[in-house]
Amino acid sequence: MEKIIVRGGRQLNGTVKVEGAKNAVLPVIAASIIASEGRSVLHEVPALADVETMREVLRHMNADVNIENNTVTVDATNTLLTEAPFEYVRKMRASVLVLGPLLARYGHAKVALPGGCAIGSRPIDLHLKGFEAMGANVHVGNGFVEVYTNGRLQGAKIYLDVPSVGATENIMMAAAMAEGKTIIENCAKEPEIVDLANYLNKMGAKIVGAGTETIKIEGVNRLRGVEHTIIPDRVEAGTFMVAAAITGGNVYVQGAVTEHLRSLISKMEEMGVKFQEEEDGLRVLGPKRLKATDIKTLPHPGFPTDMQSQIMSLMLNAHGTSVITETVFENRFMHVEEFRRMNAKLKIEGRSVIVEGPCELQGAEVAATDLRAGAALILAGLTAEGYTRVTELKHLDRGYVNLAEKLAKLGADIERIKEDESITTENEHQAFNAS
Ligand SMILES: CC(=O)N[C@H]1[C@@H](OP(=O)(O)OP(=O)(O)OC[C@H]2O[C@@H](n3ccc(=O)[nH]c3=O)[C@H](O)[C@@H]2O)O[C@H](CO)[C@@H](O)[C@@H]1O
Ligand SMILES: C=C(OP(=O)(O)O)C(=O)O
Repeated sequence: MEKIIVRGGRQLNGTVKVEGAKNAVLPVIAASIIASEGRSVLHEVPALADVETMREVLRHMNADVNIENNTVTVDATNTLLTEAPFEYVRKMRASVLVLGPLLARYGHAKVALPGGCAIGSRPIDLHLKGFEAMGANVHVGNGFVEVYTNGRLQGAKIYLDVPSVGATENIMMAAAMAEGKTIIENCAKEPEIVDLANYLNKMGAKIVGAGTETIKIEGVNRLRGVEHTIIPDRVEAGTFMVAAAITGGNVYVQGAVTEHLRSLISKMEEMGVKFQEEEDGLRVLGPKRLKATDIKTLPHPGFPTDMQSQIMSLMLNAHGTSVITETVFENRFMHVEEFRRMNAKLKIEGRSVIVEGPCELQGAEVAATDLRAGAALILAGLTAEGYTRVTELKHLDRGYVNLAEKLAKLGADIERIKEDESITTENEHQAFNAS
């Protein structure tokens, strides 16, 4: 088992470059299987475990997927299998995003039901409601969901009860080749939705309104593979922004897109952090003294739930009482217990966490309960006294490429080791002292 060991107290300085967005690349790779002609060449693809899982899903279905450095080539011109088994969906819920493309191209898709995960129950009822509105039959049984249609999907007007990112993506992909016009109301407005729509439009789709609350799609007969560059990862960028702020550092986050990060920037400004927009990124200047603030997570352009645990690390270091309320997922506070192991003063009240800062954080052995929790524990470790050892790195690797190495380059005292390389804290001391 691997773990990341961080010793707090170092200020971060320098430049870090943001990778392509996980939450953009997964739907884009899934969408690439709609193309019955031509290959898709995708650039700025991050080397994440989730990308590898998506490749396995596509390969299982008989598509050719080639990864070279940060470029992924997908050739889906073979006849594809229309099933994704549990072994993939279990590893990564985003596997359900093949439902829309398969339904569009073959009129059939069968995918294992994803079930809940560490952050909530995460049903896919809205995805299925959308497919049904387009004339598909939905059958759920034996741990699978099967969607099929006799003939072509029909364009429809679909209202989403909540602006689900995945449902918007799945319905948009299915509607791209439906007969007639589909209108998705109260849809998600995340930048990753816009990236997917741009990719589909390059493939020949006719989609307008992505990034607003109503998307209109005029179905076309076929889509072809094209070249596309994935947008920068706003959550990875946000994680480095917090790393700079928490250590009172000066970090240039190259590739950070201000437009995608407005809510985070504005909340961090309230906490005393300064930002300078530069040519192709954002400079973050951490203050001497962080101030407490209140935050509520919301769908975009509100404060992103995927930054909730990282901003909680910042609150732990801020002066005063902060309240953070999670409204997107019902159970995304697993990291609170881990923070407590680090001497954090936190109280859960319903869907809110009350943080009494600044906390005198102490290094401890803590587990990454989900990928963002993993990042948040590392961030807290940057200011804790002594050594913080973060385990369960498989979660972290789903969404971050070389996080420890990148933080080390910025000056953090951090390394990733195999368990047997360091068994006791004493060994860790020696390892650090020798370096
Ligand atoms: C791969 C990817 O892009 N993952 C992101 C995506 O997940 P994902 O697409 O799964 O998240 P959704 O936007 O669908 O979920 C938002 C809320 O809607 C609920 N819901 C969703 C679908 C549905 O059919 N029924 C339903 O009730 C969910 O339980 C949740 O409470 O958006 C989330 C919210 O920004 C992010 O945290 C994830 O990082
Ligand atoms: C919750 C996340 O991802 P996923 O939807 O892939 O689980 C995330 O990226 O924080």
